[in-house]
Amino acid sequence: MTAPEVQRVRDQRIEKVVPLMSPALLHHELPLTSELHDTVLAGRKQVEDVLNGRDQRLIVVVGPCSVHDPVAAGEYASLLRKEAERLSEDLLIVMRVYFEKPRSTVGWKGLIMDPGLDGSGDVGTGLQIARKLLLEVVRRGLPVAVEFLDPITPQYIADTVAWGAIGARTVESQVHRQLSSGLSMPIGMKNRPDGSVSTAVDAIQAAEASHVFPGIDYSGTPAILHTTGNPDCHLVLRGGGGKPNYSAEDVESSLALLRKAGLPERLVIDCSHGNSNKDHKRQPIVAEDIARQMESGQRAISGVMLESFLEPGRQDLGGELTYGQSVTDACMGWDATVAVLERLATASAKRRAL
Ligand SMILES: O=C[C@H](O)[C@H](O)COP(=O)(O)O
Ligand SMILES: C=C(OP(=O)(O)O)C(=O)O
Repeated sequence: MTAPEVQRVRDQRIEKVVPLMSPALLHHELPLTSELHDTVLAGRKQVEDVLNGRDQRLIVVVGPCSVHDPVAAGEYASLLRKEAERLSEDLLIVMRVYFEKPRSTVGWKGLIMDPGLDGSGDVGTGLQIARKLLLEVVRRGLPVAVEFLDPITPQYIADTVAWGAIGARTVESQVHRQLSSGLSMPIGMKNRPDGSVSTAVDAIQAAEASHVFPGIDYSGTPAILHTTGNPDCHLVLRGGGGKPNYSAEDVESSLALLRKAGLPERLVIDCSHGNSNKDHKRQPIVAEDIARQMESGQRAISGVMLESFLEPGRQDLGGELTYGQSVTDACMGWDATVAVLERLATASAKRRAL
């Protein structure tokens, strides 16, 4: 094809192409030192041990719906670190450090995609800020949780992560199931936004298998990735279709689906999203129900997810921002979070003693 012809067929809706550093270069700038490497591995091992019943504690994935201000997220991490230590006999606390937001239609897509919070989309800077904060959280000794949304970004940050999620909006996607089959940490598969749990069970089965698919390698070069399959994927109940799904009956029916599929009977329950109708004040009510199920001997509940930040509620981007308050879904404030963590720790201790 001649140059003018190419110009008429190729990239007709690409406005601008901006080079992006390779994962290797970002890792060179912001390395995971051997000490941090050991912390990540220890975190992953503890999560795996809880999921596989070798550790009787409860995993609690807790933190902001999204990170938009690394300073506030760092302050949150230092408070959470103290709680993680204080409650470590009963809870394995993992911090939500979520940089990628899946949107129902449009909206801010998280700090990696848009660190300027203004649609300017400086992904390179977003990845730098994200990796720096992830290393800081690991340095504090907290295992890190993220949602994996974009199939390219894991090469830049996944080495810091102890627990990953595939969200409700992407759990049916083959791309995300393949990605999960090659990720190095346990992955929680959320039920679909319409409430379908069987889709997440299918995702667990798909990610358990090995796959071959195109991606990028550590150097940023396009590559064919051959995965081994991920044996540590599990279900996350987040409610949906206008209904919660955290009750004892919902847990039993979800476990029946896992049993039917020949999968381990274990799950995590998200107190937020469809389970709270996105009302942060409802998260403690959901957590209380889960605590009671645990105290009645329900051992299949391996973990709980909470959306929490320094300040309660949420705010819209655009104006003057309140420090420490979510710009995506409403979060519990810090005091309410501590009360819920204490309640879950009591339930975990009681369940262990049964
Ligand atoms: O967790 C955050 C939100 O629930 C998710 O990103 C979807 O948000 P939206 O429905 O407001 O787009
Ligand atoms: C987007 C999230 O959840 P879900 O996929 O359940 O909506 C989240 O946990 O941030």
